[in-house]
Amino acid sequence: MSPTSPLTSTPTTTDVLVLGADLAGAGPANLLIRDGVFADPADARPDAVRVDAYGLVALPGLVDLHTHLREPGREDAETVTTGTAAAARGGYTAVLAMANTSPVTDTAEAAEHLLDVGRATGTAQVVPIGAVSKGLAGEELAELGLMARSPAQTRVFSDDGRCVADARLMRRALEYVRAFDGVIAQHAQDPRLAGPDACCDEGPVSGRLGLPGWPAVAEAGIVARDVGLAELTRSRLHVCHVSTAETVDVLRWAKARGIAVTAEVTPHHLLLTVDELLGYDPTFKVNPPLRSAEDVAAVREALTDGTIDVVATDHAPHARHDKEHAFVDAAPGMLGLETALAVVVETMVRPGTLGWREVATRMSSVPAHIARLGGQGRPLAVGEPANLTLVDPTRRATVDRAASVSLSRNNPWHGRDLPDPVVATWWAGRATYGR
Ligand SMILES: NC(=O)N[C@@H](CC(=O)O)C(=O)O
Ligand SMILES: [Zn+2]
Ligand SMILES: [Zn+2]
Repeated sequence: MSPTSPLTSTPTTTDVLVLGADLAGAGPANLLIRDGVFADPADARPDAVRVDAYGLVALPGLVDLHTHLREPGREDAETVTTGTAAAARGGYTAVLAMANTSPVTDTAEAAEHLLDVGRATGTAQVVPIGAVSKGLAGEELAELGLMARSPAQTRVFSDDGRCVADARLMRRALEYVRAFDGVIAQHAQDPRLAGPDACCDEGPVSGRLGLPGWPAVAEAGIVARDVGLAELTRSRLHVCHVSTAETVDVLRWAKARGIAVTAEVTPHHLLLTVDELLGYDPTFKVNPPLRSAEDVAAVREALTDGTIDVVATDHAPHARHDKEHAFVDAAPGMLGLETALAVVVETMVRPGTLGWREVATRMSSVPAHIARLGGQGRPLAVGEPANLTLVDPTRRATVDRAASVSLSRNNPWHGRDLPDPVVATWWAGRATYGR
């Protein structure tokens, strides 16, 4: 950053004038950050801190629909402080925090508590996701209405980590959240077809490695059922971490029918395949598992044509002692916040499949809209909250897991040459990351 690093030298009351950045593919312009919002650059005071952004791209602050923060309960793996630092490092200004903490976010008090911790210690907006069922047990609905009416204003509900397997409970959850325009985010995994041991895409590799198989139909079957329930209830369904070509086919059919379904893909499912498992390294154990090259091609195509709406990280930090086991016994999940944009640039932008405007929609405005989150994912325009990510489209680096600001080290990109796009992040006008 030149001439001055805004992170180290700028009190929030000072004007920051960002010069010459390409506004999400719309061409170069100046941006003025004042009092937390964008103001007219022509009004910049002479003492404004000037940031030379010629050659850089300006994106609206990224919004992650799917983050695991591990606070409360597993602060040895991640905290709100470290998880939101990773978010800011990755260009994010908001994260939706999954409910599978300890205790589970299944009450209004728990959601409000997390909201308060986020406000006190976060360097990005922390938006609590509410559990669908009490204790994620899949039996009784959690306090959906109370969470929605609480200061957390919960709109996204998920038992992520577990599937809402009971069709009747899923139907009731969809019916319930319709009243306040909520959405049920489903972790699609039929537990009768892919149980707790399932850890490898079911196919030639699972047979060769002797690992319990996780068949594609265990995902696509639940999604087929759930889009039917969304149609029946005229309510909103969101499908977490789509990993298979079969699921893409179901989503395409459901969208053509006008069903209110949205879907996400993770960076790892956009780039990595089941072949990563050949070394039995538990870093590559994740749920749903890494799939075939054909599945990777299908989810990329679906993200391009809008069948998959957004990229979400499923940032899932795990302490070393939960990962350092035989593959079948290790905890599933991998880090994602710091490297998500890098992987999207590598897989979608560099090949020319997505432009910066589409990156802004798929990683900022659409996720904010799915979560009904005001003040995030907004255009880079005068009067809007100054949520901004500056991106260098050409820079590359070798990922080093030791350099992460996350508390955990389960980084599947360690040692890999990838784009290193994020230069600086501002959340509501406050510099939250800069290099
Ligand atoms: N993705 C994972 O492998 N793990 C997630 C849970 C989940 O997203 O299902 C976690 O909480 O660790
Ligand atoms: Zn999940
Ligand atoms: Zn998850």
